[in-house]
Amino acid sequence: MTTENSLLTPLLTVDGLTKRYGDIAACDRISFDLYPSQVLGIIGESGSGKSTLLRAIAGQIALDGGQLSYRDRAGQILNLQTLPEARRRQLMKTEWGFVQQNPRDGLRLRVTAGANIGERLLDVGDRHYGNIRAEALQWLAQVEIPQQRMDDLPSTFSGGMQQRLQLARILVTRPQLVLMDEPTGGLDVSVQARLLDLIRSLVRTLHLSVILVTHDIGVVRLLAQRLLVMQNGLVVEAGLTDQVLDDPQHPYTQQLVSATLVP
Ligand SMILES: Nc1ncnc2c1ncn2[C@@H]1O[C@H](COP(=O)(O)OP(=O)(O)OP(=O)(O)O)[C@@H](O)[C@H]1O
Repeated sequence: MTTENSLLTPLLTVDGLTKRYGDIAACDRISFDLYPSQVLGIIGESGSGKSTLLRAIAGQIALDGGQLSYRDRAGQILNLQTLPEARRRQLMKTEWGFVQQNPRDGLRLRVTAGANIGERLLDVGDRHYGNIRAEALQWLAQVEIPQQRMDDLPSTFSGGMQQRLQLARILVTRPQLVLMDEPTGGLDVSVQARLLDLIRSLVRTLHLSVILVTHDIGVVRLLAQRLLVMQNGLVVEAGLTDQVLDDPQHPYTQQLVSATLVP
């Protein structure tokens, strides 16, 4: 497959994804394509189904309906439902990354910052200690963590630093697809702004494809080219971020947008 063709083929196709909890449809027939180097924002208020969607894509919960297909680095289209568990786990460690809202869920707190980054390189087969250490140091710098903190435990880091370390741990393997669940949630506003700038610059430099879940319109405006608006498990509006936010068509989107307008 040529590079040009691969840019025109979706990296991920979500088709009719449905997940129920009893009578509640947490995700109801959700469909979209994600293209290479695209950032797709998913917005909606608490309980609208955003995290369920992300977790279902990541294979953390079983679907009640729908199909998920992913184009791997070799250009092969994989049906994620029928993919053997071991292959899916390997994808998660190499071609995919999941940025957790709470960095403590995405880091290993009992090993050093350097080891948190180096571990993912071991997963992709790098066995050269010198290379791994050099790469970890370079990644610390890239996420603006002082290199002298390399041998410190992440538990001694601030929340913002922990989140930046989580990004380095994930991005060191150059994943194709990064799932982010409220990556700036729980941080001070000034720390959030700095982290958002960093995420934006990494997404652009590394040409990442990202699915970004948030309830913060400011975050999607800054990062996402396309947007899905969810309410009660349904996608109620979808399109280019600026179009959706500047001219919302669905009453729920209108309400979300007007709630964030400064009086
Ligand atoms: N494990 C579960 N068991 C039962 N119901 C669940 C479970 N997980 C989610 N739900 C329900 O599914 C719906 C969607 O929840 P979900 O966490 O995906 O929403 P969300 O948009 O991510 O909300 P938040 O922004 O608060 O994280 C809610 O009604 C929730 O109560």
